[in-house]
Amino acid sequence: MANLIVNGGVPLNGRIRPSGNKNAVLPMMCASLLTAEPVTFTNVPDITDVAKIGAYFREIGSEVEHDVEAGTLRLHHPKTLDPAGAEHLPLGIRSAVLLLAPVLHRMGRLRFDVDAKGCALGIREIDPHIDTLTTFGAALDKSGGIDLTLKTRPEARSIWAEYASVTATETFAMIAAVAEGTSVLTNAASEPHVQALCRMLSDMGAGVEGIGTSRLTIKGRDRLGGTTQRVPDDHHEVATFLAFGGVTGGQVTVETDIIAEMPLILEQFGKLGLQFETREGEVTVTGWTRQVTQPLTQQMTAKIEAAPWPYFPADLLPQAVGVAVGCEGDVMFWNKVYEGALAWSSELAKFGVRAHLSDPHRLILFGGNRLKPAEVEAPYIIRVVVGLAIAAMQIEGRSKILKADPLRRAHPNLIENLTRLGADIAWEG
Ligand SMILES: CC(=O)N[C@H]1[C@@H](OP(=O)(O)OP(=O)(O)OC[C@H]2O[C@@H](n3ccc(=O)[nH]c3=O)[C@H](O)[C@@H]2O)O[C@H](CO)[C@@H](O)[C@@H]1O
Ligand SMILES: C=C(OP(=O)(O)O)C(=O)O
Repeated sequence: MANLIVNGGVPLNGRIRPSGNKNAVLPMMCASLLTAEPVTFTNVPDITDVAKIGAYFREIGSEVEHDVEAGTLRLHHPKTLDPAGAEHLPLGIRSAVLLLAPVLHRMGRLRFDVDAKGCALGIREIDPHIDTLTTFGAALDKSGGIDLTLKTRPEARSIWAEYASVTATETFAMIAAVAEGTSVLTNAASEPHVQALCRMLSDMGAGVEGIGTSRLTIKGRDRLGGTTQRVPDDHHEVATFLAFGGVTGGQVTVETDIIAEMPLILEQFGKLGLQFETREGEVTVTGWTRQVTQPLTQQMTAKIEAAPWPYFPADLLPQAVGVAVGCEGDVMFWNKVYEGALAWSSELAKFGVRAHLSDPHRLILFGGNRLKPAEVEAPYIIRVVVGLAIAAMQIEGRSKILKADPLRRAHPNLIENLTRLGADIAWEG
C-alpha cells in the first residue's frame, strides 16, 4: 500500500480541467457489452477500475484499445465470447455488479461467488440487482454461489424500487434496453452518471424517457447498435479541486461543461465558508472565510446532508469534512445513504479535530480547532483519502496519509495535478 506525504499550508493557484467521472465510465463500459458493434469513449479517466473492467473484457475475448494519453477507449465485443473468463468478475470494485445484466444478456448464464464490494462504506447489497434480473426472467440457483440463467429474450417489466440505488437503476436500464416491450422503473436513481448511461442506451437504439427523473421508461430493442460517447466530467473532482484551492487560501479555476450540476454542491461547500464565482464553462474558488453559516432557526445545528441525487452526493461528504476541520463553527454531517461511511472520523482527532460520531449516519464537527500535522490511516474509501488530504493540505507542516491507494480508483493524476497547482504532495512507497 502507498502513502501520501502532504506538506500543508501552501496556497494552490491556477486553472485545471477535471477528469471523466469514474461512476459514469464504468457502467458505460459495461453497457458496451449489449452490442456486438464497436463502441468508442472519449474523456476516459486513466484509473484502476477502468483497467480492471478492460482486463475482464480481454479475458472474455473482447478487443480493448485504450489510448491513455488521448483518453480514448475503443471496445469491441465480437459475436462469440468466451464464457470461461466470465465468472471471474473483477475484485475490489463495486462496478463488478454492473457486469451481471450485460454478461447474462450476451452469454445466457453467469455463475459468480464475489459480492461486488467496492469502498468499505457498509453493506453493499447485491439483492436489488439479482431481484431486477429475476423479475426480467432470469432463473436463480443459489445452491453454490450465485448462478443466473437467462435463455430467452427478457420481457418488459415494471418495478417500484425500495430505494433509489445508482447501480441497481443501471442494471435495470441495461436489461430493459434489450427486453421485449416497454419497462418502467419507479424510484429510479438520477445521478449524472445514471443519466449518462441512459443517454448512451438511447443513442444505441433503446427508447429512453424520464432521464434525470425518478421514473425511467425504457423501450427495449432486439439489437442495439454501436456508438461514440464522451464520458462526462466528474462533479466530485470539480468540487475536490475547488476545496483544495479554497482551504489553502488560493484561487483555483476549474474548467468544465457541467456547471449546471454544481449549484447545490457549491452551496453546501459555501456553508463552510468557501466562496465561488461561476461563469460559463468555469467555476473559481475565490476565498475562504472559515465561518459556518448558522441557521436562523433556533436549536438547529448547521448541517450538510447527503442522499441520492439531486441531494448533495454521499461521495462528496468526506471532502466537505476535510474542509470543515478548519472552520470556526460547528457543523453536522448526515450521510443518509450508508451506515458505515463515517467510522474513519476517529482519525481526525490526530489532526487535533474535535468530532462526535452521534450515530453511524451523523457526525458533528466542532469548530475552532487547533490543528496540527499528523500521520493518519485511510480506510478503503476513495473519497476519504481525498478528504484526509484536504484536511492535511490546510495544516502547516508534514502530514502522512497511510494506505492512500484507493485514490487511484477514481482520480487519475490527482497528485500531479495538485502539484501543478502548487501543492507539496507526493507518493511514498
Ligand atoms: C460504482 C458506483 O456507481 N458506485 C456509487 C453507487 O454505489 P451503489 O450503487 O452501490 O450505491 P446505492 O445507490 O445502491 O446505495 C448504496 C447503499 O446505500 C443504501 N441506501 C441507498 C439509498 C437509499 O435511499 N437508501 C439506502 O438504504 C443501501 O444499503 C445501498 O446498498 O452509488 C453510491 C451512492 O451514490 C456511491 O457512493 C457509489 O460511489
Ligand atoms: C464509493 C465509491 O466507489 P465504489 O462504489 O465503486 O466503491 C466512490 O466512487 O466514491
